[in-house]
Amino acid sequence: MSITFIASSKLPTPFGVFTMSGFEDSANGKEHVALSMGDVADGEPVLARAHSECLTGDALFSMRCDCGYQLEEALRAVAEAGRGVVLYLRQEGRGIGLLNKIRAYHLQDQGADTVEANEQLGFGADMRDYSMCRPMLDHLGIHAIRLMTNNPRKVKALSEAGVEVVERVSLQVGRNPHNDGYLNTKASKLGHYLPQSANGIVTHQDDDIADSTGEQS
Ligand SMILES: Nc1nc2c(ncn2[C@@H]2O[C@H](COP(=O)(O)OP(=O)(O)OP(=O)(O)O)[C@@H](O)[C@H]2O)c(=O)[nH]1
Ligand SMILES: [Zn+2]
Repeated sequence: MSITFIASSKLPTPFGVFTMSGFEDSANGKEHVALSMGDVADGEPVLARAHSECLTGDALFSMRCDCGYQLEEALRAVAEAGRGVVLYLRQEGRGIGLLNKIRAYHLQDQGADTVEANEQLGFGADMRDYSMCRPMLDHLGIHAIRLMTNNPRKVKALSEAGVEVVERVSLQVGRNPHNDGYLNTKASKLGHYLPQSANGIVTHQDDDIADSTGEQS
């Protein structure tokens, strides 16, 4: 993995003015972005989100997933704290790409769940790679984070990449009738920490790191 910092600029948003830093992965041409705010290089743990691209949720207002809601909440939380970072990672569709995600959605429209659809297309349930995060954070002077996520695999992947995750901060927003089944599948098949739904999904507890959610059982 070869990540190169390219340029930075201001990015005004409804939540506040972020610094946008652009990075290129020369191995595959992917362009990743970090939106940061405040003094993130002071050595204290930084409120952070590693957000995987979801064109449909992040830009097209899709209610099939929770991505857009999570992105908005993460940016708002960073702005309210006055300090933090959102890494926007270009690994659409859990790494299978936009067009394959649309193929997967087509299968889901016919009854498959999100994991089954990936598998029917010949992909793993989650093809993502988080190795770009460490060099992006290093560039910003960030070495310890409070990670906003419900995904235990993401915590593990970042930790294994050498990022110190001192706390997992729950990011449960945007549940609606269109994504209820999707969120239940994430909890039951992918291990996400999400609350019990009407379908009786059992949530999991992560004992390894501090957890700020409180509501998990
Ligand atoms: N293949 C596939 N990808 C999806 C689907 N729904 C959302 N995605 C992608 O999944 C990624 C987001 O992953 P999620 O599983 O929603 O959440 P997460 O990042 O694992 O966990 P959080 O940090 O809690 O958000 C984005 O890249 C989306 O484009 C789907 O049905 N199939
Ligand atoms: Zn999404």
